[in-house]
Amino acid sequence: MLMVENINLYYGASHALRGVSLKAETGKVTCVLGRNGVGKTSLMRAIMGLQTIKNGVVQWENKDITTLSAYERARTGIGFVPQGREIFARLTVRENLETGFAPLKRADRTIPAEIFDLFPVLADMLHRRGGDLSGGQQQQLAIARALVTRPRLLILDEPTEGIQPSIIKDIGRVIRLLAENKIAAFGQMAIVLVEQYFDFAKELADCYAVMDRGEVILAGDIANMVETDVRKHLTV
Ligand SMILES: Nc1ncnc2c1ncn2[C@@H]1O[C@H](COP(=O)(O)OP(=O)(O)OP(=O)(O)O)[C@@H](O)[C@H]1O
Repeated sequence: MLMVENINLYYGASHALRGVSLKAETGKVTCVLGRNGVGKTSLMRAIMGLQTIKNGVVQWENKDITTLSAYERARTGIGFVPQGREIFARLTVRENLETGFAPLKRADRTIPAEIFDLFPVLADMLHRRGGDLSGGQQQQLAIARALVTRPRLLILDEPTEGIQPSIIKDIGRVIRLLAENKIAAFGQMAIVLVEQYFDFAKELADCYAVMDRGEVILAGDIANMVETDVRKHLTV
């Protein structure tokens, strides 16, 4: 279980996260919703250790990881799919996947074959450069690269942004398969998914948290969610 407790984050004088708490359980998809600029990416980067927080606690599998570097957090089993994908344009698809080896022990440095079952297009394009892939293919590569690290917590920051509907569907299917522990190469995972699109989130998520102006203002199980309340905080 991931437990974020009472995080505050500043960019200079700007208070971007205001006492934010979030829980994400193993075997479940927890969706973080909210408009542009409310702090979703800041929260994900704070969880991953890519952004310094002023105070608060990040706890993962009952350990306080607040002071660990991003690299050390990756070694505790946290995989990150950043907003904008951050694919290395000049490296091949295989080389991009191999960048996921960094936090692994030498013996574990293999690309699980199941990755190509989940994303067959990556097998076809293994020797092509990352920069030659379409946006949707790059997104699949970014997810695959995070999976190479065999995460037990997978954080995805807006994986559907700017992607065509057929690939959005594929990505949704993969997220569900991972959450339900249906892929042999990977164990049970907790998944945190940042989304702006309510319908995609609703279909996939078990739990949700809605952010507005640096705060989590609604959270709970999807089953008990009041859709109109949530939508109020998403429409511009
Ligand atoms: N590096 C930074 N320096 C200064 N301000 C920043 C920085 N990164 C983000 N911000 C500001 O912090 C606030 C939260 O941004 P953040 O990117 O976390 O929001 P978001 O909900 O992820 O938005 P989006 O959906 O556009 O990614 C915004 O007002 C943004 O302008």
